[in-house]
Amino acid sequence: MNEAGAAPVVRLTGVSRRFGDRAALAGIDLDVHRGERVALLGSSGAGKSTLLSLLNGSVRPSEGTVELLGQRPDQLGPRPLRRLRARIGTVHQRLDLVEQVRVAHNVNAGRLGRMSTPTALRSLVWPVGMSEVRAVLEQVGLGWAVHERTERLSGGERQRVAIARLLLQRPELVLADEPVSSLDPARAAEILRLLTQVGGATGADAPTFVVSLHQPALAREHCTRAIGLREGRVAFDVAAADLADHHLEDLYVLT
Ligand SMILES: Nc1ncnc2c1ncn2[C@@H]1O[C@H](COP(=O)(O)OP(=O)(O)OP(=O)(O)O)[C@@H](O)[C@H]1O
Repeated sequence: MNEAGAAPVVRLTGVSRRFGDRAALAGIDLDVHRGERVALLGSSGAGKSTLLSLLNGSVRPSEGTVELLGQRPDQLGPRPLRRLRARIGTVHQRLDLVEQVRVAHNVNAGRLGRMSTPTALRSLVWPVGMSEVRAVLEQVGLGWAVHERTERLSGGERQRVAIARLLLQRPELVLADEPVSSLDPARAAEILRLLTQVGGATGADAPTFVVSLHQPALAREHCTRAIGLREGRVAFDVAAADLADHHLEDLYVLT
């Protein structure tokens, strides 16, 4: 039920998430459809990271239901949950790369979730399908780095390795938590351009993309929809092209 025009890729119904006494999110109803590129905006602590964690199944709601790619993560056993999560790709600010191994191994990790256990274990020693690993590294401008040790790369290059890993994973849902907050404007635009290419397809097969950002201009340029979060609630949900100053003023007022 997840072809184009069918079930949404993401459906949150009456979702709240508390940490102790603190409500990180409250009363969230949200559908995201295939091919949408959604920017999440909001000040620090507004709930963006918590929402992204709900969308990759790593955090469960305190109330309400979360459906991802037509399935409810809270109703899945460990193996089906692993299969579901293999269809969702997440880039965190901290990148989650293993620094001491060669770049090829980090990139290859993108598809371990789709492999049988013996193949996955074999490929930890020597990645299978090196031509695909090379191809995605070429795509992010790192064709030369396939055998480099990851720790020798610069911060920007490491970020591209994380994107190459995602390109190999070919997820249906791509989530990125402030992927460009520490980058200069030109590099930020380039990283967002690469991220929106993950999955490579257009039309019915286009991946769905949700990114938290602090730069409205990037949201307008790279996304189709902009959602503002304020104190754990949706403050606005508009077409990215309609994002206006008054939306942002409401979001970033200090309380
Ligand atoms: N694991 C946790 N334990 C306790 N409190 C948490 C946890 N995760 C988030 N929170 C709290 O939930 C609220 C929302 O945090 P969240 O990280 O989702 O915000 P954010 O919009 O991503 O902020 P930032 O832009 O600073 O990353 C904050 O008050 C935060 O302290």
